[in-house]
Amino acid sequence: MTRGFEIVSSYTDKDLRVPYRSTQQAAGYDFESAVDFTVPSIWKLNFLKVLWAIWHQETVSAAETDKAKAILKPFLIPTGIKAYMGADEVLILANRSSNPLKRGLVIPNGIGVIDADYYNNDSNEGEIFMQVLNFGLTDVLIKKGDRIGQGIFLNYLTADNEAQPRQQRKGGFGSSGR
Ligand SMILES: O=c1ccn([C@H]2C[C@H](O)[C@@H](COP(=O)(O)OP(=O)(O)OP(=O)(O)O)O2)c(=O)[nH]1
Ligand SMILES: [Mg+2]
Repeated sequence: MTRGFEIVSSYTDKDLRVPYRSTQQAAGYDFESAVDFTVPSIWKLNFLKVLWAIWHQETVSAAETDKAKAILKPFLIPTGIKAYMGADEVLILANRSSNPLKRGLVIPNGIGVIDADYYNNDSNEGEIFMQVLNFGLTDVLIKKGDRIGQGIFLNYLTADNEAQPRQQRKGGFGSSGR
């Protein structure tokens, strides 16, 4: 067992495809969405109203601001996939270059870093999610099975005399603290 992908247990009967390379020299393993998913466009009326108010230095209600913030928040597309790899390896989750062009979808964190110790963690079994924001004018419907991103396995290096990491990974998305 060197490195590879597995289906997260809650998805075993969902007929998912494990990530695959589409051409002979493709570096990235294409990830599919595990579910039908709508990524709302950020250009919603309440978001625009808040922008307008900020621009005109008008006061905005906290409720209105919260609604706008919810739309600007990245969305997590479930993949139903976990990845195992060597202790000195990492899986980089990158966008497909066609996503911004065709769907207005960007990965706000630039790339996703999937750590080797994320695999089988206690909180979500290591399920990989793709973080997206939709800058397009209209909502984007992702269908189960649509290719949404690509994962690239790499080796990483460590620094001399580093302090030994003390924490065990318990989850993702901020689980290690601030
Ligand atoms: O696009 C992503 C990015 C990360 N992760 C998962 C795998 C990764 O191992 C974990 C933590 O990611 P990262 O270290 O980049 O985020 P953090 O904000 O530092 O969270 P943590 O405190 O859990 O390390 O979240 C994903 O599923 N998709
Ligand atoms: Mg981290």
